[in-house]
Amino acid sequence: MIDAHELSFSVRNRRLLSGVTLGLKPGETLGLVGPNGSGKSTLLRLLAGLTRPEAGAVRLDGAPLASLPRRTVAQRVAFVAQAAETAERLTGRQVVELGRTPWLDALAPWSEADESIVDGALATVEMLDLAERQWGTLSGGERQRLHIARALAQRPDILLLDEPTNHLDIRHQLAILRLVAELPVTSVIALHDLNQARICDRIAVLHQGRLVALGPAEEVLTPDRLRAVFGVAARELTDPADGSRLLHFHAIA
Ligand SMILES: Nc1ncnc2c1ncn2[C@@H]1O[C@H](COP(=O)(O)OP(=O)(O)OP(=O)(O)O)[C@@H](O)[C@H]1O
Repeated sequence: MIDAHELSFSVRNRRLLSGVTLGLKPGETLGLVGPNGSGKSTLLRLLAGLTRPEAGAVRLDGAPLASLPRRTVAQRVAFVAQAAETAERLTGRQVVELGRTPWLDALAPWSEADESIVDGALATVEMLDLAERQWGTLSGGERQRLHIARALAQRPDILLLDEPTNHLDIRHQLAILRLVAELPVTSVIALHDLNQARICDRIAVLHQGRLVALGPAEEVLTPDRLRAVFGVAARELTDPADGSRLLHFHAIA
């Protein structure tokens, strides 16, 4: 399993993350929340092995990520970036096929099994019908769903998603969150919608580059903490239809 041990990271003498220690539980969905600039993307990029920590380590089953072959990491960890760029000349399906790259080599060329994994990933995000379209002709939400399909096609056991509901209409937002929560993989998902984050098994709160809370939503997303971290007043309401809790926010005057 993946864990962060005392991670710190700076850019040009500016500390973006300080001493973050975070262990993931197999199969859990961890929601990563925090104000703009609190370090969510920075932490996800470190967990994905795309940047190296200045101090501390990300470990996969106890081995520092930096000590593992890139291909091994790519077979286990998939990352859906916030504003991922993709070559314009590809079709939607070709973008998803890229997810199979870590599994292919001269001894294991493209096969029907890869084809059916790609079909399955496209079906999961409801993009089979648009799969042959050129990337440049697809909407922001359609591209986002294809990026998620590419990560699924990678068949990782750890899935890292940076605001994956960006660009999605409300139905697809709920569908993607439900999908991630139900996938039999360990996921870390950066989210801005704190009510949507309640679907996660645990919530990690980042504030000014530090991990300030970690636990179930009802313990972590309290009005006092939301005031301290986000600078807003929050009230908890109960949906009379099903008794579920939700947060209602107000600006602090
Ligand atoms: N290469 C860089 N050079 C300088 N500052 C950077 C660099 N990368 C990130 N930062 C800064 O680090 C801080 C943390 O950025 P990060 O993207 O991790 O935050 P975030 O929590 O994901 O924010 P958001 O919610 O806005 O997406 C921000 O203040 C950002 O401006």
